[in-house]
Amino acid sequence: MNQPSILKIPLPMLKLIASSSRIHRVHPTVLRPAHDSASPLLRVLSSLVGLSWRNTNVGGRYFFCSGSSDSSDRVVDAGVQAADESESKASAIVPTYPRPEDYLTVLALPLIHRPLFPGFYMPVFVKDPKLLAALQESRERQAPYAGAFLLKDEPEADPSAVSSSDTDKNVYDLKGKELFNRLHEVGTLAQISSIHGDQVILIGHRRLRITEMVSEDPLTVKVDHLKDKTYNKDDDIIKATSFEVISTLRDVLKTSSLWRDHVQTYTKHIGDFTYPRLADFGAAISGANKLQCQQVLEELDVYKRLKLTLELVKKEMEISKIQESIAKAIEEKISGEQRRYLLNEQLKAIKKELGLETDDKTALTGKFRERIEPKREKCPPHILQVIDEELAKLQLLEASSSEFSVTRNYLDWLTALPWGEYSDENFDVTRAQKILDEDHYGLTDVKERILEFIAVGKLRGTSQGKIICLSGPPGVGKTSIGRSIARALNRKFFRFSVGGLADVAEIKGHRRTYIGAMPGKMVQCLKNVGTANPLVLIDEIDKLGRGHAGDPASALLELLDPEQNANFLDHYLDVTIDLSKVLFVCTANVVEMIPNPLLDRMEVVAIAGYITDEKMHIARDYLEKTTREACGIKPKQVEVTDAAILALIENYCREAGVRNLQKHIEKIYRKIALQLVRQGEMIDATVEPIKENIDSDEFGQNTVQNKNSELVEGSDPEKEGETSDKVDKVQTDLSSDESQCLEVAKESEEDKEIKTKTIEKVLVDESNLTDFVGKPVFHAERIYDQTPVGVVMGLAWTAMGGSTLYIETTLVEEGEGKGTLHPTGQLGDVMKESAQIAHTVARAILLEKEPENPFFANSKLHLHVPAGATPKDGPSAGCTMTTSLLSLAMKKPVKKDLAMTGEVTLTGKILPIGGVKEKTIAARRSEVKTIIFPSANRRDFDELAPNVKEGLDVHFVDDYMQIFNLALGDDQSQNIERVINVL
Ligand SMILES: Nc1ncnc2c1ncn2[C@@H]1O[C@H](COP(=O)(O)OP(=O)(O)OP(=O)(O)O)[C@@H](O)[C@H]1O
Repeated sequence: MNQPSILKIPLPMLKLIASSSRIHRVHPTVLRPAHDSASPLLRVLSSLVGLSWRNTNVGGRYFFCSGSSDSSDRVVDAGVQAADESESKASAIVPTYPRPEDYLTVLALPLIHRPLFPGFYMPVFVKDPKLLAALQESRERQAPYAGAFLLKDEPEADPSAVSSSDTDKNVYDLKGKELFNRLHEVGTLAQISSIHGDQVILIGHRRLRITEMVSEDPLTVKVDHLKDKTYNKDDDIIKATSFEVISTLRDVLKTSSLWRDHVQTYTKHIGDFTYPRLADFGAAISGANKLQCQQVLEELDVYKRLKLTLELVKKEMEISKIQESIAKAIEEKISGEQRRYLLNEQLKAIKKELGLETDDKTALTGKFRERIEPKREKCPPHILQVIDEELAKLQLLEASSSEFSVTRNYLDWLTALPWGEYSDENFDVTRAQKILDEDHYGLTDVKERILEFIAVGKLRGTSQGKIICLSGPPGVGKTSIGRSIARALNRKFFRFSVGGLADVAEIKGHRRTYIGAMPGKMVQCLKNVGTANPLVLIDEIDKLGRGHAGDPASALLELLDPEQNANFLDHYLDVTIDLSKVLFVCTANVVEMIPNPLLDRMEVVAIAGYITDEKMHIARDYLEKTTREACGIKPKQVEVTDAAILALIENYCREAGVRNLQKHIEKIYRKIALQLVRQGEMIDATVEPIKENIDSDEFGQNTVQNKNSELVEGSDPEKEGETSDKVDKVQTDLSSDESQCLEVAKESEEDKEIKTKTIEKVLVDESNLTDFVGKPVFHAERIYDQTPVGVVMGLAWTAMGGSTLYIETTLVEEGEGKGTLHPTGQLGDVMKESAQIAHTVARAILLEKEPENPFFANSKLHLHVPAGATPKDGPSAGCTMTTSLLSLAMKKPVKKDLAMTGEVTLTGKILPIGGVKEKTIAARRSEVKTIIFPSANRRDFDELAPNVKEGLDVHFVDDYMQIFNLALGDDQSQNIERVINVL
């Protein structure tokens, strides 16, 4: 039909819907010009929303008419639809208003949830068959009206409680008087619009008040038709209140979609849009509870009713604000994530479009395949299988899942390892020897062992199967020789320290299931070096931690043992890897501290420490050279005399290694660098004027001399000497070659040369050594030139190398039967026992030598081992203690420059000791001439390098009496085996 459709949407509501639906403007052609007889309220509303309108009076109602419906305008279209529908159905129900006198007695219809407001429709369920039949009948009688009354709550019921279906059921059972008593007095005359089954659609018309009950079943009541109290339409307060209601409704509509639905539903049936109707409208669509709505219904004063409604809609406003803020907070959270997701997707799409990158998974898989492809031939099949499986798994996993990243990392490690990649091993012994000599001075025995190892490797074709352990005090070059071996063998070098390592996972890796899991050190090493046959230096193996989860020593065993490490299983990789081609070199300070099973598999190469002579060579040929280069100093700029180095070694760096020596040399060179720079700056200042003078005068030499004399005259008297020296130097340089000098002065490139030429050479001598390294920290270990009675020099071994130590015994008190020994000097249990043994042995020998001497029986003795602050232990001072006791007892000092070491038994046998080389070196440092060693250590001594043994008179003994004769005997050259090394 092309007839104008009827919009049953009042203008303010239309505007409200429009604004809440984000349509800011209703198409002007949709609404026709205003009709003259428009109600004043509609006028106001239309001017408020700024729209023209037309009303048409159908049966006393105002309807807005639209022109041809504009499909682009959603709101109006919806309205047209609604109007069309209701028009077709409602033609029968809208025609007239019921006259009050026709309905003084009505059927009472109980409403459970809300009262019915005039002008609104409400579907209700009528469960009472009699009532339903009566309603049906009255509809057929063309008197389709009944009274709809809200049911009161049961007296004891909580009004705020939500009624359950059970309660509803009870309510439906109410009949007659009981029902009558439960009904609110004020209700609504309701038109029965339609009946479908037990569902009855009611349209409210006007307010009623029950006066009395007429019949019980179905309940019929007598009613009064109520009218609103008269009010002044132009009253400002009423107007203002109604505008406030409208604007609040409008605000609520903006935010609450629920309300928009309410409005759309209710506005289909709303009638005259007057102030009382506005109040009813607000209350009807609000979410207020039934009693509040009933209050509005019962209120006949229009202003009061508007106020009540305003309260309800304001409350609704607050609720919708809360609802909005909750929704906003949740939306923000969700939309942030969504936004990121969308942006990521867009980025991916853009990259794909530009051909920059395929999507993540494909790119990753491609990357991993690319990595493994060249290694496929050499890679063990079980690894390839795992890689292929993992790659297939990666494709199936969601990129954002945690398992995806675990798999990705796993594949990253698996594909990055050097499967089957080996560096070509070099078994050229001559080349290896050259490299080892290049990097380290001396260490002949160590180098020899390494060359033997390489030679075996050459014959076997592989150097696997051996673990070398370099042991020795700190700073003797264990780590650096490890590096040299790698260079000599042409293997990659990787070092890791296991000092204090307590976690097995460091070696064997974490299981992949843990967050932040990493493979162990060996796998990291292989990835790092990129070859499967590196040289791995495991530092500080003697300081392995005890382990809180598993035993690190056992894990290391699995790693090092040639029998096991061909199938080393890292927890992270979870596939076996072949470490049999890796060459392991360990370092330790104290071999005894290495766990036995590990030590068992190692080939220990001891580096004992250096004697002064060796240190001199190391300092001169290695340390000085590298330090000088590191400091940027030219050899001609510096001279460090041999005496200075010797003083440095003897007074500052007496320990076994050379690390401290290296530090001191670095210190000296840093100071030299500073001096050179300072002098350079001073010479700059002197060269500039000279240069100017040369430029201006054709007789260069004279001018130089003039200028120089000026310079000397004008200089600071304190620095005069210093400056004149420099000037002399300048003069000599310049006058030696006049023409060259002139040229140099003109060319800026060569200016520098003048300056360097003029810089003095820094001389470091024994006399000025303290200027560079401060006062000596070491004083001579020898505290006695000739040891007094009761004092004997012993030889000790520590992790820092060998050292000499004195054992002193004095008499505290003499008296019959007072023979005791009190040892001090932080001695350990073994050493204390050793002192007791020495006491007994000395007593026995004295009894044999001087049977009359009751010294030990009657003397309270004190035996002390300086330095008291250093803890000492071990049995090797046994013979020294015995000698010290006997020296005191017999009042004879021991031979000059004699030192001894050896464990003594109760019967006077001398047992072997450790650290022969260190002890020999220490003895030489202390200028000892004669050493007594146990016979069992002869082999160790013989193996020492000739330069270590040089100039020493060494005696090997197996019985204490031999020592006695050597140290305290009259004829010290008895038939004792002697070795005199004179080279
Ligand atoms: N024989 C030598 N020739 C040349 N330089 C040496 C020699 N011995 C040691 N050095 C140098 O001494 C320094 C210290 O050596 P390194 O760090 O290898 O000692 P280390 O024995 O491993 O000590 P630590 O037990 O404390 O680890 C290095 O710079 C090394 O080059």
